[in-house]
Amino acid sequence: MTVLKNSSKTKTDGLIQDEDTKQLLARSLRYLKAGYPIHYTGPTGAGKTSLALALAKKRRRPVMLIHGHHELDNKDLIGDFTGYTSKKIVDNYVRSVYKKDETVHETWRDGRLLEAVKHGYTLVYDEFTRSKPTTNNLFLSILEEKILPLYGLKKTEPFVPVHPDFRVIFTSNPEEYAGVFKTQDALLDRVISIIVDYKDQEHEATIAAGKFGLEESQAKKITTLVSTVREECTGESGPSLRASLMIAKLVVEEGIAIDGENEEFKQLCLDILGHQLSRCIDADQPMKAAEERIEKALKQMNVSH
Ligand SMILES: Nc1ncnc2c1ncn2[C@@H]1O[C@H](COP(=O)(O)OP(=O)(O)OP(=O)(O)O)[C@@H](O)[C@H]1O
Repeated sequence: MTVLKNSSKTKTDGLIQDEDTKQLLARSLRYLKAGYPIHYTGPTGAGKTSLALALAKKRRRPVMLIHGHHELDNKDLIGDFTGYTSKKIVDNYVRSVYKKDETVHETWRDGRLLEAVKHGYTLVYDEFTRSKPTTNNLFLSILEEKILPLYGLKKTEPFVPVHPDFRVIFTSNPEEYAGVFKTQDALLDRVISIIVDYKDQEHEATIAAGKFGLEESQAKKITTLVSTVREECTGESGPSLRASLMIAKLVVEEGIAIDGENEEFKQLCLDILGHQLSRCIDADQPMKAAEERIEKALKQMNVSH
């Protein structure tokens, strides 16, 4: 049987903070207060977005979230004319007089960045290196000149001043990840970049235990297994904390015993870890090799516990 903590309620959201995480958040908040943007960078599933959102929440200002992608452009960030509204007044009260007054207005919609800049929100720009560097050039003016330029958008004013309470928190994956653009040095030079890497098995176990109400020793069996599998990877990063959390959630919900000999548990681990491992190992038959390596790790699990 899966062992649950007696007193703990199953948590499904919220950041579980160990001492390092608390200190990282406290430092980051001080840097933000001093006016410096924060940039969390690291492998997928290391917890960057969760940290960024927790940090943003600490500022007690409205939070705006933007996800970077290669099609994001100035219209998404600054805004766009969305169409026309027209007003027509026809006055034929006196039969011999016919008056017509027609006005047409273009309708403008503020983009997310413009809204955040104008009102002093905290902007979380998640995976910003998935947007084209030319799109991100806007941030150079925001961070250096404290203005948001409105070029190319038929607006009468050339720029909007940045509200003094506006702050940005960026997150990104390293440059070797697929779909990531190289960031201009000028932008990196203006932010405080902090590497957020995978945590050790104990910390990952604390998170999995806290989130799903598992006994910490049980959660550690899962995070140790995932980290053993991760070590098999060359090049591409392998299963992350996300995989451990998926396994933890399912064993709790389905009442599956965390045991390397248990067929249900084995199948769950093969399903969750198999494909990801097959993508990051060098083998003629990657899926078969991945399954063999996971089965080996499952056997080791019982030897070491
Ligand atoms: N300290 C934590 N407490 C609770 N859950 C966490 C913690 N850190 C990460 N998680 C969980 O782990 C998963 C991955 O975290 P997150 O999305 O923040 O990673 P990421 O580094 O932004 O990943 P990606 O690069 O793929 O966007 C999420 O389900 C998140 O809720």
